[in-house]
Amino acid sequence: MSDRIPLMAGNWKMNLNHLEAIAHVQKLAFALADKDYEAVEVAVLPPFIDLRSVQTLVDGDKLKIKYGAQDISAHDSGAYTGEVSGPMLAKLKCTFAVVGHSERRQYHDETDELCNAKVKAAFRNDLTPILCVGEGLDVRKAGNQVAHTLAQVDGGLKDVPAEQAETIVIAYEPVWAIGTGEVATPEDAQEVCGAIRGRLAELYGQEVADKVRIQYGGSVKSGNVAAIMAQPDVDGALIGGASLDADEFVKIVRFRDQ
Ligand SMILES: O=C[C@H](O)COP(=O)(O)O
Repeated sequence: MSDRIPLMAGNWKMNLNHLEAIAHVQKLAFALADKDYEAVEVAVLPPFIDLRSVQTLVDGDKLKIKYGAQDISAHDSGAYTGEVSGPMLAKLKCTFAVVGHSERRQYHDETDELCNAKVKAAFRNDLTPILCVGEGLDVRKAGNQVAHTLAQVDGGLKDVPAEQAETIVIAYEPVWAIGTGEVATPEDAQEVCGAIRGRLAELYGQEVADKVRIQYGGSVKSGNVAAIMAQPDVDGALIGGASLDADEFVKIVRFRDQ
């Protein structure tokens, strides 16, 4: 039996300004109870400009909800216009930094090499990276989803030592299931999440592999979350669209009741 605590993280993507962010986190805080936080780690991943507002609310009201950024610069400071650094995120008491979301890989040409540098930047600044991996539709149709995804895991973790690797979160997000309503079957999710854990065991040993939380992401909703979470190698979800609806997100956090 795994003692990995599930992580339910709401990736708001480019939605909710800083005022809407406050209202949304207040709704979540009102709805979530201590018993929710005992069973599940709950996090929101707002746009950068919302983070200060979220931090102020979480600190001021001593909320148990965690938060993090949707991206992180590979650099800690300097002339990198438009970037936000690990030290800046750490100063805002972020817990997480998403690395290599498929939308960054697709629209911003982020390579495994850059993702690896961002993973290291997160660790360097005591942030937990959520490394996103997953295949597109063409790769899935060719049956190469496992090999493709494991190559991204290898790339993201290159030269990352075991003591850091055991704390990473890996989010398996089949690109064809993101925002499409096309959810992977629980068996599809388990096939790749299980393979990811197998690769972690090859790279770092079973003890480290057993500590890593592997999330599924792609059209997760209250209606499908329980079946996905029933898979032995799925330890949470990275939720996009459904996380913007506070009631729906709370139902997902309470996946055991669905
Ligand atoms: O980061 C979240 C994923 O991209 C999933 O998004 P979605 O739940 O809207 O399909």
